Amino acid sequence: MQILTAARIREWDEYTIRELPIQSIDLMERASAACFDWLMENGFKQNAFTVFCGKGNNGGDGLAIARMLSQTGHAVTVYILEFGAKGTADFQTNLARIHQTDAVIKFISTVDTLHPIDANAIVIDALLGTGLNRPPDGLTSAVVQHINRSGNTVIAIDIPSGLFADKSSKDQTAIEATYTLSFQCYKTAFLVAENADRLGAIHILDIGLHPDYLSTITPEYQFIDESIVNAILQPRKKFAHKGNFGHAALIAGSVGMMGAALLSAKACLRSGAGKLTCFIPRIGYEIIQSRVPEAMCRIAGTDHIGAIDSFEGYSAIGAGPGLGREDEIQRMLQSLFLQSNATLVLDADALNVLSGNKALMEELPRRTVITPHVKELERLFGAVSGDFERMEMARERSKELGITIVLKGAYSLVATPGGMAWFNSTGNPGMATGGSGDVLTGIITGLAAQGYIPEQAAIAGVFLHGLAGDLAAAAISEQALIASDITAFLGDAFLQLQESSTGE
Ligand SMILES: NC(=O)C1=CN([C@@H]2O[C@H](COP(=O)(O)OP(=O)(O)OC[C@H]3O[C@@H](n4cnc5c(N)ncnc54)[C@H](OP(=O)(O)O)[C@@H]3O)[C@@H](O)[C@H]2O)[C@@H](O)CC1
Ligand SMILES: Nc1ncnc2c1ncn2[C@@H]1O[C@H](COP(=O)(O)OP(=O)(O)O)[C@@H](O)[C@H]1O
Ligand SMILES: [K+]
Repeated sequence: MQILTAARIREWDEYTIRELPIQSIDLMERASAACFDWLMENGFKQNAFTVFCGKGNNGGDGLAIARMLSQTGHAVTVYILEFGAKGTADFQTNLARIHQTDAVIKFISTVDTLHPIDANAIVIDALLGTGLNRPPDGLTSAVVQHINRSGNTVIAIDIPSGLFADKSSKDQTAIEATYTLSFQCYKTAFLVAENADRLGAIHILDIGLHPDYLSTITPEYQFIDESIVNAILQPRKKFAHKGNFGHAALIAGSVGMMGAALLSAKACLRSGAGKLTCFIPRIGYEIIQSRVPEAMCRIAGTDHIGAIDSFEGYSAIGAGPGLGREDEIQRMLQSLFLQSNATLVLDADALNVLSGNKALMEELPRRTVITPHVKELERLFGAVSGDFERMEMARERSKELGITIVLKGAYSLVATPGGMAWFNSTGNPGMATGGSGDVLTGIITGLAAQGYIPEQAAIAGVFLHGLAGDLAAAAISEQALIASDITAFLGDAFLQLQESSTGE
């Protein structure tokens, strides 16, 4: 599944019209028929409809859908928002066509012409689509609010009217949809928390845009899916031995926070690392030795991690879960950056220590993966005004520092030094529970230890973490899910990936 900007979608539309070839009015008919079919197949066969149309092509879609509904016996009222413009050619064609049906057509030219919406009608929102070029105001904004206040089921065509497809729409009026039926691909606006209340359930409808267009572009954002992860992960060879899968180290835990170390350690081992050494304070020794017998232990410090003599011999080192923020930890991180040539995975307190010492940030080795959640990212790099600016910040800093940044969230974003940004497609709200991030640190460290380069370990890591979380939620519910369940289902996640690659 693609994630494209409004400009790219316009290009794809034009490419299809030119190369397929197809008339633009016929493409609109296809898009509208896909929406009509979805309505008929998803429980709206018996309903009356109120369709709100603008005068762009989104409004043209609305008129064509209204015609199809009217021709199949549905009671249809169409409201056309008058905002001066004459309307696009395809809008005009569809306006002429709908006059041949029984649909009732009304124009909204002032706030006084807004009538209550029939309580039983399904509202189709075709006011504004990806052509939005300014926040809705005046009459447009009043119509949007009128629809939102109605309490009716609202089905947005392509995108809820008033939302920009690829930049922030925070604090502007926009339709709060129950469903969004969008054409062909995801828009970045669908992946940010700030739009969550406006999108409803998203369904992407195939309208047959020309697939060859995709090979002519490098999209700004991509989804991480099974095929991408399968292309990264290598099968184990028959005569492999533990030395082939690297030696991971974890620097984690402090008094009262040994659980974080435990969660990371188990996840690291379950991700396939050949060997694992845990650097832990003395108070955690028995806990790790008895709960993770597969791991070796090195004691550093008493209640929290102190100095570590040598970082030699590890292919990947994860640091941060439950670490604490004492001065010794800052010094330990400094020597880690200077002395180790392993891939580093930094999370939680390792990031908080970095935030408090910007000079240390300059010493970050390029083979580093950092895994901040939104707050940790802002502590590291400064405050932002919203989700889009935050994603841009992750991309910019990744390029600037030459490191991989995993910005954690419902759709975690992996920004890589080459300028690519990947959205994860797995995971669920059941994973919003203490310790999920520690599990992710373990997984990425375990993959990096096996020789996957930082960005591969991060991309495969977030996908496996979310997939294991999805399998756990399916088995025991989102509510009951706790972080250690994610690790417990990692094996099933690997198996599901393998099955998808062999087509079993
Ligand atoms: N993807 C595809 O291949 C296909 C896409 N299709 C459909 O086309 C849609 C895009 O159509 P579109 O480009 O005509 O733009 P659309 O959003 O209808 O109208 C925007 C117009 O309204 C105006 N306007 C802007 N902001 C405003 C505001 N705040 N308040 C008031 N007015 C505002 C602005 O005009 P302006 O006022 O600036 O002159 C602009 O021209 C797309 O979402 C999908 O539904 C399908 O039909 C076929 C296949
Ligand atoms: N609603 C959600 N949908 C999908 N994944 C989620 C959701 N909430 C949290 N997660 C995932 O769970 C992890 C939480 O990490 P973090 O915030 O560091 O938690 P903790 O500090 O408790 O370990 C991240 O990998 C994040 O992507
Ligand atoms: K719309």
